[in-house]
Amino acid sequence: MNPNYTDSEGNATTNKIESVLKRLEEIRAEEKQLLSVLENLKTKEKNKCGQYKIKKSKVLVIGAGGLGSTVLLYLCAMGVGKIGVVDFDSVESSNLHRQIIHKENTAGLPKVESAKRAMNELNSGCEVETYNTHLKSSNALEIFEKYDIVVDASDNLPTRYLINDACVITKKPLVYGSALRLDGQVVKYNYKGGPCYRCMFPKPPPFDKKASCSEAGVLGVVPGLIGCIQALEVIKIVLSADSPQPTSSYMLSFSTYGNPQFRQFRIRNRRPDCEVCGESPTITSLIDYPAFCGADSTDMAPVSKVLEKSDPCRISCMEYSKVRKSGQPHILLDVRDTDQFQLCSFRGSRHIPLDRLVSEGQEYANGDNSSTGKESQFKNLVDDAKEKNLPIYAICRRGNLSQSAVKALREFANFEKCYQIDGGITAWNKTVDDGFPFY
Ligand SMILES: Nc1ncnc2c1ncn2[C@@H]1O[C@H](COP(=O)(O)OP(=O)(O)OP(=O)(O)O)[C@@H](O)[C@H]1O
Ligand SMILES: [Zn+2]
Repeated sequence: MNPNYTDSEGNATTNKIESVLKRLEEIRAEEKQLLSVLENLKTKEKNKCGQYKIKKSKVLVIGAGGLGSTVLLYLCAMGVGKIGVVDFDSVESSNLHRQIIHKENTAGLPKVESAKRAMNELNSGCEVETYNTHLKSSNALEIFEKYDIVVDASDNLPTRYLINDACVITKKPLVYGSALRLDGQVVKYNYKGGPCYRCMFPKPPPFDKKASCSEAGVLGVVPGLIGCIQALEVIKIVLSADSPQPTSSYMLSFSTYGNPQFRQFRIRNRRPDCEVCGESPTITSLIDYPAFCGADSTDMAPVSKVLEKSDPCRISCMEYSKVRKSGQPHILLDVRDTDQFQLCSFRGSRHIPLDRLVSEGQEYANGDNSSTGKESQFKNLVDDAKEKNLPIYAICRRGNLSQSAVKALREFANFEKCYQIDGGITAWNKTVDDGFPFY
């Protein structure tokens, strides 16, 4: 620039040009700053947008059975960015009435693979990571670390305590669900200062065969409903990540024949002396959960201990079908609960729910028939069988309760001509008559 140029009034132009150029540079810097502020604002807005939060979320679902099927389908359909699925089991066609993520053509596949196929077809934008394995103390923490929220869609106590403790240790909220027979529940545990599962149930109840899904059964649509609510709670957690701590925690309970069908109960606050989430926890790493619960982590666990496998009274469905075909007179004793018996039963079978059989059996053994005031069905059964010299064949859903029925007949009435049909109506459906209604 030539400093000798002047404008019409004789002022030096060089200085003017330089100052204009300087201002231009300042304006450019300001513009850059403003653009970056704008960009930040846009990102903040985007982060506030629900769908974006859902897309960024990572959810782990334990169990791809009845509850897991609906949870997985809805979370995937709603656009959760990453979903982990843990299950060690394979698809059986008898699962399909309630495990709706699986199909006839995926029977035999690992459940996690079958679930992944369905999820990929539904929303290819959702990343699905599968764990075809038993969730155990040795692998849980490593898996949990990769996710923001954990869903318990399992079906047994050791797994439920394991999931709870792993959530407390890794600081993940837990959306718990359970469905049995005609009822179900959903609770958020370890969420924003609320209680954990152990705060509610510090010690596991004694194993109850009747309270296991495989024995008690579940009406297909119930886990569907409960799974939907679990998915909803997951989405609520994702969307309200920045909201303040809730003042109380609740359990949502569903009962098919309830009035009302849905109820909400306030549950206790975090227990200061809770062994895992309390003020001085004694459980700071994962423990041996099957030992803690006295059951292994399948919901069939300690069953075969009622009668030895080699006990001659245990017969297969095929053997019992020969008895039926031969026309041999006998009594078929169905010991399932009444609601299950009403769903389907063998024509001519005699129904005494196991609870009643055992309590009346005890009275029979004690020579006391007065406490209930009712006619003793146990006594009638034994009298009929003895009088007409008829063997008794006991049946239930999976072959668990019927073992206890045989034990009761032996112990309380010294009745030895009784048999237990292994695998119950589930095995009957699979091995003898697939037209027999199954639930
Ligand atoms: N510790 C565990 N690790 C991995 N998967 C588990 C664990 N515990 C339970 N599950 C899975 O959780 C699911 C529970 O679902 P659900 O009870 O509907 O299925 P199910 O066991 O096939 O049913 P049923 O007992 O009537 O045959 C099952 O698929 C089971 O394999
Ligand atoms: Zn606790």
